[in-house]
Amino acid sequence: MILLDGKKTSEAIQSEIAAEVAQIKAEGGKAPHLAAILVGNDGGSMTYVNNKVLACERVGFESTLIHYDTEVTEEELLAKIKEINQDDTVDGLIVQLPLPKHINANRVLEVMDYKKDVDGFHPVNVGHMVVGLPSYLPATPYGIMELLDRYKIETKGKHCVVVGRSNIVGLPVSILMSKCTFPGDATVTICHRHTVDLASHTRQADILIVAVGQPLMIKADMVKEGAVVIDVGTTRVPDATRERGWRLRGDVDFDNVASKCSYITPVPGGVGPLTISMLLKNTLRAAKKEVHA
Ligand SMILES: Nc1nc2c(c(=O)[nH]1)N[C@@H](CN(C=O)c1ccc(C(=O)N[C@@H](CCC(=O)O)C(=O)O)cc1)CN2
Ligand SMILES: [Mg+2]
Repeated sequence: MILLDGKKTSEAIQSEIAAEVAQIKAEGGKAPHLAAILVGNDGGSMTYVNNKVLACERVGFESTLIHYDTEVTEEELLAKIKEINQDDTVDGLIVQLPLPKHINANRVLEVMDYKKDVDGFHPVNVGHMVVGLPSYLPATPYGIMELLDRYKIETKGKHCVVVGRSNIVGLPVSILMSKCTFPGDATVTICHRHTVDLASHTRQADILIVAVGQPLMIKADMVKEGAVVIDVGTTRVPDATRERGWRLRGDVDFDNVASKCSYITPVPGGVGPLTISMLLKNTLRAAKKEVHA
């Protein structure tokens, strides 16, 4: 069994980005600039956004964090997004998800200038991804593809089973895995809450990607011997033995599943860290106008 080391891979990607930024600056260019909007005080979201800002500093990007109370109105949020759309000093913009219930997330994503949508959630970028036009790929699926690529894991003709159909992970990764790219060219099955006999599907997977947010739901008897297992779940579960009172749990019962796998991602230290590095990569591509002219 080989552990897919997301932390190490993420550090390598960030070093590559930092070197490119240093080169841009040395040639008199300006640093890529990411703006991040956070609404509310959810512990996980605050950690992720703070880590994004710190990662920007590490690779030499500019960053701007805009933090609103949970009560911010949709109008106020949309007005800020429109202001950033017009701000030529900002290359990339993200709105941390999830948003409070009173805000329509689809409206928020649609108002964003798709050329600055470095999360790849705007319908224009999603559409471009589906038909193979230049687009920003959502950071987590992009990170999964990068891991498969860097570990040279064969995907062509393999059966890839994706559990979860969210717009952030399950849906885009299933599209990317089915396309005629490397990694890709897989036969893809998408499973979700209405799938009958989930285990009968997961057991057929050469590559199993799980992104549902249900701690430890994938047990050893649901995984084929020799499978590649990618665990996207990062749920905080109460744990009195930890100083902070919780620990992270993936969707996969790692302790019992790992010995059956050819490759597996740990939680933490698997897909999560790559999410941040691929966001940086998209921001660099935005600054270089590599995706949309
Ligand atoms: N606007 C967005 N919102 C959300 C996205 C996104 O890509 N864009 N993805 C997730 C959350 N997310 C980034 O935003 C994210 C999740 C997990 C990690 C990560 O590094 N996890 C670590 C553990 C970190 C911890 O201790 O909590 C790991 O798995 O090792 C980074 C980013 C939903 N929202
Ligand atoms: Mg909502």
